[in-house]
Amino acid sequence: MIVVDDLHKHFGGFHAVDGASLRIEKGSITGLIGPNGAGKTTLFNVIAGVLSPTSGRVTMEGEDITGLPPHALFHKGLLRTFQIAHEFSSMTCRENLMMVPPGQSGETLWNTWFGRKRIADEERALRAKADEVLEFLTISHLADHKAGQVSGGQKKLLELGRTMMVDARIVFLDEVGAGVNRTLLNTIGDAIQRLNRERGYTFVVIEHDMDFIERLCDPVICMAEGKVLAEGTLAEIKANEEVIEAYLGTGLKNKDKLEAGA
Ligand SMILES: Nc1ncnc2c1ncn2[C@@H]1O[C@H](COP(=O)(O)OP(=O)(O)OP(=O)(O)O)[C@@H](O)[C@H]1O
Repeated sequence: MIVVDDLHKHFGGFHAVDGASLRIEKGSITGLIGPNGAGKTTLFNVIAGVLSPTSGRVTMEGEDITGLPPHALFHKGLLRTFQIAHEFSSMTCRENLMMVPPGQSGETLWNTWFGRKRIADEERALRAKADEVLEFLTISHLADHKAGQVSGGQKKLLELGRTMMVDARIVFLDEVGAGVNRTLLNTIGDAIQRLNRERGYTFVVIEHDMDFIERLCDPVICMAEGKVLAEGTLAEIKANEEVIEAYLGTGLKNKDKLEAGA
């Protein structure tokens, strides 16, 4: 579905992504792992249009999407989750979800004056959709809570929920598990699995928690020093000599991550 071909992203003389090539199959939950500084987030940001590549090509179902800005990719159903922006933290969880879909009639002055009924209808539909998303994520009880006041894990669920307000086809998740307790991490994992199975979402997941990767992801792609080192099941990746070397080369802390998945 998505093909990344010989992608480079340089910051001055530093090659954060250094000729990465990979495929993300439609319908998969693909894991992206690698030691700190491997270039995973930079790769994500280039694919998702947040950063423009130095060179290389990204295609989505054969269409060249290299360097397209996030809003153009958004319309194609390719989304990257973002932390809830500071300015939205005083809005409720439900309002945060209702903000997402573009092209609401209420955006134009004409409609504000002459299309009140249409706006009211849209708002009702949006509210119902937001409530459905909150229920799917098992956080209906947080609908009227301010987004800035819910826990870190609940915020991650809300970020995932934002992708459900539009017709997402492929979602990039960067470290959804960071700082999240086990119970909530399981809820996030369940939501990802259900979105994948029941709604056909494709996911690409950057994560250091190997239990999480093992439970959800097949295949797993391992990056190091801006390149793709190996691809396979997590068991295959863990047994790969080059992968072990790469984790060892960046210190014991990383090696422990590969083995224990903390
Ligand atoms: N805007 C930037 N300017 C300069 N260097 C950058 C920039 N963004 C990232 N880098 C560097 O590129 C390298 C890759 O960073 P990146 O965040 O992509 O790695 P990562 O694999 O996601 O790491 P981690 O697992 O620690 O999040 C790092 O050495 C980082 O310091």
